[in-house]
Amino acid sequence: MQVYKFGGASIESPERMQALLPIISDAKDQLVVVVSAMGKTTNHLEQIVQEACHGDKGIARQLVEKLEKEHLEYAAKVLEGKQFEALASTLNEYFNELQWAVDDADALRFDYSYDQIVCMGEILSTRICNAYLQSQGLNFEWVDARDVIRTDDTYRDAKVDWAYSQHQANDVVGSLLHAGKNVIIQGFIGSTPDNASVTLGREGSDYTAAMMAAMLHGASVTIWKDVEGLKNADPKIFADTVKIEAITYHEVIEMAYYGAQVIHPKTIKPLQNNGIPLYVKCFLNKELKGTVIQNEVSSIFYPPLIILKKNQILLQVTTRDFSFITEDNLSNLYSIFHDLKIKINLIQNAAISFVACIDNKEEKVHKLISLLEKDFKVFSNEDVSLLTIRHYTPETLFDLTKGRYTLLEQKTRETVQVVIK
Ligand SMILES: Nc1ncnc2c1ncn2[C@@H]1O[C@H](COP(=O)(O)OP(=O)(O)O)[C@@H](O)[C@H]1O
Ligand SMILES: N[C@@H](CC(=O)OP(=O)(O)O)C(=O)O
Repeated sequence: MQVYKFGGASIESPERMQALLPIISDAKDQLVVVVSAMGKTTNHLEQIVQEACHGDKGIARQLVEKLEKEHLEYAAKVLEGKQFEALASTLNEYFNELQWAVDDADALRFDYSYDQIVCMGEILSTRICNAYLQSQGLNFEWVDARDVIRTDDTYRDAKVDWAYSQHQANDVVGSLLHAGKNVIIQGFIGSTPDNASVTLGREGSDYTAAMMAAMLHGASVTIWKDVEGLKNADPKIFADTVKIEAITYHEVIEMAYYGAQVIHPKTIKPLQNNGIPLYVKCFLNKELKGTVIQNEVSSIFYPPLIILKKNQILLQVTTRDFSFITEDNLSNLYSIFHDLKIKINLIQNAAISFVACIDNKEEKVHKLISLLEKDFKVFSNEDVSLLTIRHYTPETLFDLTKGRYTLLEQKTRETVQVVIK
């Protein structure tokens, strides 16, 4: 069995979904196909959550109607007649559920409400994709990921109960594979022991693909993208990027952790732990060779790998009483970040101050600063970016920071990180 993962871009239009047919039908093995929401649907659902919780429920309901119209128009382009009618009636039930989730949404339990609404993007896209593949004579069965991926109730960033999910994967998906079927399942979503829907964190469908392969002993995972493979930098931001033929899990987990928005950071561990290769290939031209990510690669010469993480904030935290930033203060500081679930992207400490670069998520940063200010003086620098270069050369560092103001720089033998404005 192989796992194929199709992201939002690969199904953003009916034409794109239809163009996946040869990719899927030419697969050599049985498939578990993991699919994300269509195009920018997740962002649209996020707007609905905002309106439902903090704005106007009437507007939220209108946005749901707009989304329903768009999904039905999409479905009408890939299916016709009775097949379309059957699908339209299934979609209609989900849109009713979505309207109930909007009615039920509440600012006091925002994260819970978010997940009940946002999970629908993947349910809808997989229903359409499954109906389309079946209409083309492919032997596919639709599975609800909420019957497979069991998590805790950390809404919007749910932690997977691996043992339970493994059991469910074998029971639900494994038995279908055993019966000779291919399976289509949603990325990014799961459910709690109380059967509430959860999401695994934005862009989490790659992680679902890795889990499916690990739990079902897949031979490989292929993530189909709009790029020819993994490149040394985001081609949408940097000119003259180069494609990488083969790269280790270690390099990619570092790239993803530093913020490369091409593979979700949680994807690598289940694959590395089970020795499952990850391919990044182009859905626009399946003949292109793409990139393989695995334990070892024959040529270990990498170009500089460049990752630019925008919308960062640099916080300088200083003790009020001139006490050193040693064990007690560090432990206090780390526990504040831990309690708010804030990941620090870069850290540096001096005698009486501690500097941290974090994602500038307004609500969390606000809470963080007010907690820190109880014991420390806090100075912040907004609108900064974190540039990471692995396998850097002095020339690349110079070129990429030319004309920018550097607020902080850290170097190891392999990696340089700079906070720039
Ligand atoms: N190092 C990189 N190599 C290739 N693509 C990258 C890299 N970093 C960022 N990207 C971006 O990732 C995009 C594809 O990912 P994404 O849009 O998230 O796809 P999907 O949502 O369909 O999975 C590319 O168009 C490219 O701009
Ligand atoms: N639809 C979700 C999950 C996901 O992984 O999407 P994509 O594969 O399009 O990045 C999101 O946009 O966050």
